[in-house]
Amino acid sequence: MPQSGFIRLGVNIDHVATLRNARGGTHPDPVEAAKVAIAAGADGITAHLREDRRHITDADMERLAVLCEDENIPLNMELAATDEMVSVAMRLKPHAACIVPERREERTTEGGLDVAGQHNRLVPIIAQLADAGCCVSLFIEANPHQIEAAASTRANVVEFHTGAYAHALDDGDQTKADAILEQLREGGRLAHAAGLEVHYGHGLTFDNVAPIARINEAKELNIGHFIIGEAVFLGLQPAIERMATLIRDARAS
Ligand SMILES: CC(=O)[C@@H](O)[C@H](O)COP(=O)(O)O
Ligand SMILES: NCC(=O)COP(=O)(O)O
Repeated sequence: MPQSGFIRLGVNIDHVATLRNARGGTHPDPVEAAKVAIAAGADGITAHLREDRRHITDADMERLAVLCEDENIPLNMELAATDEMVSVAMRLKPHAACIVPERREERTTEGGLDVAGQHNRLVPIIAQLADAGCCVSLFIEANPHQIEAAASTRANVVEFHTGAYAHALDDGDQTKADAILEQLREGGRLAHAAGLEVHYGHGLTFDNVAPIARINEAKELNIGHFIIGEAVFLGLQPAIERMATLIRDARAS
């Protein structure tokens, strides 16, 4: 059955900064990439200011905040729940603040935030960001305990980590991918029923995005690494346009 409702594409430009930082200097500039993404029809820009600044820097985040304000497009700032990161978010006041788990030695964001286990620590941070006017999002696994814990905070959104689904498909394990997809669907239903807006992201590609885009409760997908990689072959604007078309077509099918 075709899914009703528009679904937003947030383009994560972190890995433009990874490429820039490989040589130092200013090229390629993630803020220029954000401008191309906006021109290509991105519905939002996502950027993760990591504690180790391995890709996006404080100066990038400041310039992205100015650009998104000028272009009237939502900026989704991903951040660890640390005093330092919260103070950056409080100063820049992005449209959305997405709290993610971070381990310094990890290659990428390997799992969801443990909202249930860190509830007492996270509640005041979420409240602080919400009081500053940010739409607060929690990047979690599609696990009923985590959803219940997220719903008992002032968070507005949960973004479900789709990395395990993407990895299962990469490994050719369709049975495992189907099982994880079902958890992601059930998570969407539970979170929506609990009053949370539902987003998905991590590891999404041209080949694996359609089943996620078809999830009825999905309101936004955040996609970065694959789009930036594919931009090497197609160009950034065509890569974003193709992803947007695949999402729209999946939604309509
Ligand atoms: C939370 C998340 O999934 C994003 O942060 C994204 O993956 C880009 O950042 P990293 O690749 O540094 O994790
Ligand atoms: N929150 C997920 C995100 O912003 C992009 O993740 P990825 O596509 O870079 O894996």
